Amino acid sequence: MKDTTGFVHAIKYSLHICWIAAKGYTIFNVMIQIVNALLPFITILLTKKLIDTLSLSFESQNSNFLLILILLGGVNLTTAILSKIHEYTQTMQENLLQNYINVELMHKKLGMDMEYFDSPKYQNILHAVERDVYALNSVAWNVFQFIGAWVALVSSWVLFSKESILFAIVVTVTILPTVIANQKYTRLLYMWSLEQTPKERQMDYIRWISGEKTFSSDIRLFHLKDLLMNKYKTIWSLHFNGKRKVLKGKTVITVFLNLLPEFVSVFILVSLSRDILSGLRTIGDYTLYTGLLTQLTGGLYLVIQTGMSIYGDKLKIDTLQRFNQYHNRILDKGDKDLVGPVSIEFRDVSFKYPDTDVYILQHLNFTVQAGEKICLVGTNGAGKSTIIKLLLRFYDVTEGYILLNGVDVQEYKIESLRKQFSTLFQQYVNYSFSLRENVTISDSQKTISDQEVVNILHQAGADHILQHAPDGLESYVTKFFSEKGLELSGGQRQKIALARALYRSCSVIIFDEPSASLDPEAEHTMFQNISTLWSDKTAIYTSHRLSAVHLADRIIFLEGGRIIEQGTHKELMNLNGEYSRLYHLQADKYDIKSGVI
Ligand SMILES: Nc1ncnc2c1ncn2[C@@H]1O[C@H](COP(=O)(O)OP(=O)(O)OP(=O)(O)O)[C@@H](O)[C@H]1O
Repeated sequence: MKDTTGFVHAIKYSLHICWIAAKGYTIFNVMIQIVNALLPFITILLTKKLIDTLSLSFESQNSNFLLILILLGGVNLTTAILSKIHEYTQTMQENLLQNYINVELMHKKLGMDMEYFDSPKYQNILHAVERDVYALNSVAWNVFQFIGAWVALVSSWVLFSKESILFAIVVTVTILPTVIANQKYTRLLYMWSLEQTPKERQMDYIRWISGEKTFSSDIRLFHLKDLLMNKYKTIWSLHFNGKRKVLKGKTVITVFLNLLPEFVSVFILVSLSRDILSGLRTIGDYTLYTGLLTQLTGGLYLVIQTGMSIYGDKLKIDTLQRFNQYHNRILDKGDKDLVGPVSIEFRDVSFKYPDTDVYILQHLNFTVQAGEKICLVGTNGAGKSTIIKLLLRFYDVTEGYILLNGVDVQEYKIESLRKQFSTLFQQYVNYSFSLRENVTISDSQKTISDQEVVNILHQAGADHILQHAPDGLESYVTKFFSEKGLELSGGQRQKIALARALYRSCSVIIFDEPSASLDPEAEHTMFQNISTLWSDKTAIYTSHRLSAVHLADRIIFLEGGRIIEQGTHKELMNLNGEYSRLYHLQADKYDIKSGVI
């Protein structure tokens, strides 16, 4: 019963999607399907009439003979024309539906909370959905076929049962075990394929890194080719053997079960031949009877086949609906608009990542005045980037509050909140778009002149990139789409990402390790810009290069998710604590290298 409800629900759902995606083609396809199902019966009836007419003596034949021939020709012509039109409408419908599904999935993926990127469970279900989403398309197509198959089945059943109700029941009953076996194996196969999703993702991953530039150097240097190939082959063998086992079982059972209706058909034909020999039936009856029998068994098989395909699709649609139930936790809770300038306060903030037990940040208390520049310093994993993610509401705090201009961060509309921030992330990216788009993408509502984009590139120390760009601002970044695309060094890529962050109109700038790939001159310029060009903006940056850190108004030193020191550079040096120890550690190295000591 639960399955039947789910079955109907899946059909309704897919038809609903078809309707939204391709209304006209959907109606047309259903109509063609119904007409196509009825045409074979007209052919059978006309053939019977034709044979019966031919059996009469020449004199008894009348003008009906010609009419039947014309009608038969008409039916054949209609079938041929409809099949071609159907090919076209079906392809159009499939394209529209596929596009609709792709756009919907992209929309969902682009808006999901950051936490889902770290959830293998979510990634598995996403993989299964992307693999099986065509079910939405095929279920619609199968439903049309299913409707046609039922029309054909009911008509042939009614006509056949007029000849022999007993045989009609026997033929129908002998097919029932096939239905049960098919349903069992369709479910088994799908459940098996769901279990295989992590293996499929591992194979996808290996295939992906094999062609990915980022991994190419490691793969060649460490000779990872054989290792990757073997890893892939091992996973594939496990996958293949599992599938073979399930399919083997299905084949053995269904071959055996399919014999039953065949025996019944042979028995019916023998009994029919006997009736003709004893003169109880005509040759025309024989044609009608065998035609109807073929239609009946064909109709039964088509109903089972399409029914099972819909059942398989239903299981896939269930997964899609489970995927649709993944909802964001980071939601607009208030409707306030954040306007600059912006001050920040962390009030007793503690945080652990979703579905983990370890507190990454513990009882953080600090403030940043509007326009102030502070630097977060600390060992690897101390929690600096996590603070940035909380500020941008990529995650919500577990305990405590983050206040912006004295108001809880959750009171602001997310869009309005993020609008006030521009961030250069530690894992900065470049897009395989034009140089102009790589800069201006951070603030698409702004319209500025080419010269202003050039100025931004200058501020980011990226003028030389533009000077060597063959198509100026229109040059593609990376060679992914264009032979003339710019292949940039690590530092150059970081400068493009920096220009993007600078382009955005905002009140707070956040730079997470902004100088990681920059040369000393570019680093110097950037830190100078922070205190001069952006003097009115609140700034938070993190850096492991302590030589640049002293430019900040205040330094917050973190260790293990706790603030252990905070103050100006001078205050922390006088404190002679951890900051001072690390500062000396780095400074001493510079002295040794420069030969000062
Ligand atoms: N998505 C995540 N899920 C679970 N734990 C995470 C996640 N991201 C980071 N962590 C953990 O949080 C801790 C703090 O990471 P974070 O990136 O904030 O450190 P950091 O101070 O910026 O380090 P670094 O100086 O190396 O950049 C680390 O132990 C890290 O393993």
